[in-house]
Order: sequence, then C-alpha cells, then structure tokens
Amino acid sequence: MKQTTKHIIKTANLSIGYASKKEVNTIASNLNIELESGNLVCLLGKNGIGKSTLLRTLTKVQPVLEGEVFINDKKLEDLTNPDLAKTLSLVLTERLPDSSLTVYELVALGRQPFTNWIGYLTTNDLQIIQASFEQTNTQHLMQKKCFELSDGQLQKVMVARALAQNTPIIVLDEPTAHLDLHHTINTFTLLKKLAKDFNKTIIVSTHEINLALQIADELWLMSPSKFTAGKTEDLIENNNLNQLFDSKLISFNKSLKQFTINNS
Ligand SMILES: Nc1ncnc2c1ncn2[C@@H]1O[C@H](COP(=O)(O)OP(=O)(O)OP(=O)(O)O)[C@@H](O)[C@H]1O
Repeated sequence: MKQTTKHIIKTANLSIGYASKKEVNTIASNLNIELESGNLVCLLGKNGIGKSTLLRTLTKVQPVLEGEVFINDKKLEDLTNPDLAKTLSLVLTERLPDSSLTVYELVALGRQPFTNWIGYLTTNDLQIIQASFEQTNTQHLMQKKCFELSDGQLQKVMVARALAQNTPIIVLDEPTAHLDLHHTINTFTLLKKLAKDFNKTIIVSTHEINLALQIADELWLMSPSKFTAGKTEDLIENNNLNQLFDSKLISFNKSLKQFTINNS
C-alpha cells in the first residue's frame, strides 16, 4: 500500500500580502509548502521581504490573499480559535502593551487554552509552567512586573509563555533580535531540542543566518523572485543561499557554509 506523508503544515498556491479597498499588495505568491512534524525550520530573507507576513498568515493572524493553508490536513480557516490555541503558539515581535501582570502570570496565561472557565491551574499545569521557566532560564524573573523587563528578558519570557502553551507547533518571529550571542545560542539550542526530543514543529524567522545554517533541519528562503524550502544540507549543496541577497558585497561560501565578504 502506498504510504502517504502526513504534513503538519501544508499550503496550496498560497498568496500572502495586504488587501485594502483600494489595492492588493501581494508580497509572495504560489507558495506550496509541505512540512513534516519534528523539524526546526528557519525562515530567512532580507528586511521587508515578507517573513512576518508569511508567519502571520500561517497562524491566522492575518487572512490569506489566495490559496489555502492546512494544519494537520484541516483548513486553517475552519479551525476555531480554541482549536488553534491548542495547536500552535506564537511569539511575535510586537512589544506588549504596558501591563502590570507579573511574569509568572503572563507565562501561566499560556495554559489558558487548557484550563476551565475560571482558569483553575491543575498540578499538571503548574508543572508545565515551572518547566517552561526552567527551560528558558527565566525563573529569576517570575515575580517581576512585565513592564520592568528589558527587551531581551521579555523575549525569553515570551518563549517561556509559548512553551507553557505546550502546542505541537511553535512559530517565532525573530525571537532573538534583542538577545546577546550567548542567549541567542541558548534559545536556538532549546528550540532544536524541543523539535528533536519532543517532536515539536518549530518555525523561526531570523537574521542569524550562520547560526540557522548550523542548527536548522530545514530552511525556507524568501527572495523577491522565489521561495525555496528544503533540507539545510541540500540547499547549501545546491547553492540556493545566494538567492537571499542580490548583493555585490557578500556571497555564500559553500565550503565554509557561511556568507563571506567579497574582496573588491
Ligand atoms: N500592516 C501592513 N500593511 C501593509 N503592508 C505591510 C504591513 N506590514 C508589512 N507590510 C509590508 O509588507 C512587506 C513585508 O513585510 P514583513 O514585515 O513581512 O517583512 P519581514 O521579512 O518580516 O521584514 P524584517 O526582516 O525587516 O522584519 C514590507 O514591504 C512591508 O512594508
């Protein structure tokens, strides 16, 4: 019997972008993505190419322009918000409105899709919250108010909140933009471990290209002319990375597996 591959995320002729009454601004079209669970995917592309737009579309934060998104073979548009909250968690770049919530309360809110209507936390919920703090090394921030956090601390706490949601899919938009090298590597290592050990599907947009090349199972490369998805080693082998930047300044060095500055 023919074995069919089950894709946790799939798109069919997806177009993403922005529609107003006056005009439609298509950012990318004809995206046919097929992703199996348990992979860490890094989404790469230059500023303004459409990474956030793609992540927001895949997670129903903004509508598709055309085509379909399927999560576990179900149409994204048919998933209710409670269903979606049990399936995927999202770490976006927008700063929270100043809130007097404590960090503990913010992370505990990640359990909301699973708690009853009064938000009663079970022993299991409390254990998951505790583990989320430990995995992100943010225990020392628990009692702080959210508005007291630095940008980098807040980013780590938002990852903890996503972990507390404990969903099979985690989508993160530039989660390390404010982190130093040590915390950036910590975060990527944690994401890799979650994919490998817990079969989570993790999609991260990032400008940390050299790190992504070392750690990602798959890359999604966005450039004005095309979208390329594939296994990291295959894309390196096929020189696909050069599509990212139309630049005389840098080029991808296949043997070093990184971008290097061109000699003038
Ligand atoms: N709310 C919006 N309405 C209209 N256009 C938008 C909106 N948000 C973003 N855009 C446009 O969509 C394009 C893609 O933006 P997007 O934020 O997805 O890029 P990005 O790859 O995430 O960029 P960066 O790496 O700089 O964060 C840009 O041209 C941007 O100006």
